[in-house]
Amino acid sequence: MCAKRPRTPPTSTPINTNINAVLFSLAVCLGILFTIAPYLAPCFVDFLLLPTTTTTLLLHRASVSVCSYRVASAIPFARRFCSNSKLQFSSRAGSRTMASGGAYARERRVAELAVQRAAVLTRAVYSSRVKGTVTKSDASPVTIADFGAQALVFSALDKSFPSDNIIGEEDSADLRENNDLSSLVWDAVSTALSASPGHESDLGSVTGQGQMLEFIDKGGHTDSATGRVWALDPVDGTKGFLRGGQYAIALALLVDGVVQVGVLGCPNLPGLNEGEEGVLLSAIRGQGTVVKPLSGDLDAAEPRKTTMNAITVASEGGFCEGVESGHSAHDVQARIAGKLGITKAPVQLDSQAKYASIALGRGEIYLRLPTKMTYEEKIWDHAAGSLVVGEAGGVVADMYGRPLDFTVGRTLRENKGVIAMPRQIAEEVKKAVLDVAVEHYGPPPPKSSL
Ligand SMILES: Nc1ncnc2c1ncn2[C@@H]1O[C@H](COP(=O)(O)O)[C@@H](OP(=O)(O)O)[C@H]1O
Ligand SMILES: [Mg+2]
Repeated sequence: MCAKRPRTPPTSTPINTNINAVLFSLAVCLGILFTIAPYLAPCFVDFLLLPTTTTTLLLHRASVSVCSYRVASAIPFARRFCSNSKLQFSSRAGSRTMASGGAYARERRVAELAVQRAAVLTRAVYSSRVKGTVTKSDASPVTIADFGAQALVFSALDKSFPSDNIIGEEDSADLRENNDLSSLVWDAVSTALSASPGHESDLGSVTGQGQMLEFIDKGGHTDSATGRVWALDPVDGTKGFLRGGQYAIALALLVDGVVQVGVLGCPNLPGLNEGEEGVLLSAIRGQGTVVKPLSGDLDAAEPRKTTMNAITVASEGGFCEGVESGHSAHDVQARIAGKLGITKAPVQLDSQAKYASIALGRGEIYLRLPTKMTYEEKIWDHAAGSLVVGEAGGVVADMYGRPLDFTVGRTLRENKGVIAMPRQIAEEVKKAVLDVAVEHYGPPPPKSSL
C-alpha cells in the first residue's frame, strides 16, 4: 500500500488562472466605482468651496476614510461576485478544474472515460469462463476484473491528476504471491487497452506487468477528510458479477471529505435505448445527474439529465435491496416496507446499480439495513452512488437519519445502514426506518463510539 502522498497543488490551467485574474481585477474596479461614488461628492464640494473651511476639511477627511474602507470592502465583493459567477479561486482543498462545462468538468470527463475503459475489461472477464477468483482475508471474493479495472482507472488518475490521493478497494498482495493470476490480469489489461485505444493523453497507459502492480497499489490512502481524494470500487458487487447479476464500476472525487464528483458505470443495467445494455451515470455537486450509454464515443454522446420519481407518499413507490442476505437485513427491510404501506415486492440488485436504478426513476427507495452492528460500510461502496442519487433529487442517510460522513477514513464508521429515497418522501421514510431501527438494533450510538 502506498504511503501518504504530498499535498495537492492546484490543477487549474494557466489560461483559466489568467481569465480568473482579469475578471477578478474587473470586479474589484466595479466594486470600487459603485461603492465610493456617493462619497466622492464631498471632495468636489471641498474643491469648489476654496479657501478651505473647517467644515469642508472634516467632510474631506470623512470621505477619504470612507473611501478607503469601501476600497477594502470591494475585495470581498469581487470574491463574492466571482464565486456567484462560478469562477473559482484556489481553496484550502487545492483546486477544482474549470472547463467549458463548469467546475469539475475535467474530473468528470476523465472519470467517465476511465470507467468506460475499465468496463471494456470487466465485460470481457464477465463473459469469459476464467474469472481468476480468489478469496480475500475478509472472506469476500476478488477477480481478474477487480484487479484489472483498478489498474486501468488508477493509470488514468495518475496521468490526469498525479497529485491527488486515492482510496481503492484492492491491493496487489494476492497477485504478487501468485504470478499465474498476475499474468492473467495483465492479459486482461493489455487486451482491454488494445480494444479501447485513444484518450491516452488523459487516461495514460499501462506498459507492463510491473507497472500494473504499481498502479494497483496506489489506492492505499487512509485520510478521506483532507484535500482531493478519489475513491474507487473497480467491481462493486463482485458476488453479483460472479453470479451473472448486476455490478458497477464506481469512482468518486472527495474534496475535504465531501463528494464532489460521482461516476457509476453499470454494464448490465438495461440501456437508454431498446436493445442497448449498460449505462454511465455521473454527477457533479450542484449540477445534477446525467446519464449516457456506457458504450460509444462519450464526447459525442448527449448527456441526458435524470431525476428520481418525485412520489409524494412512500406507499406509491417500491424499494430495492441487495441480493446477498449477508450484506443487508432483508427481514428488517420488509418490516420497514410494511410500515410504509409499500405493497410491491422488493427489487433485488447487486452493487451500486441500486443507486443508479433509483436515480434513473426505475425504482424509488433503497434500503440497506445492517446484518450486524459491527460492520462498517466502505466509502467506495457509497461515495459515487450517494452523489448520483443526491443530485437526481434524492436524499441519502443512514438508518438513524444521519447524513453519510465521508470524512472518517476508508469506512463510514460514524454511520449504520444506508437508505436513499426521493426528497419528497424523505421525512416519511426516515421516520419509519428510525422507528424500526431503534426497535431492532437499539438507539443510535453516539458519534465516534461506533
Ligand atoms: N456484511 C456486510 N454488510 C454490508 N455490506 C457488505 C458486507 N460484506 C460485504 N459488503 C459489501 O457489499 C458490497 C456489495 O453490495 P451489495 O450487497 O449491495 O451488492 C461489497 O462490495 P464488493 O462486491 O465490491 O466487495 C462489500 O463491500
Ligand atoms: Mg463494493
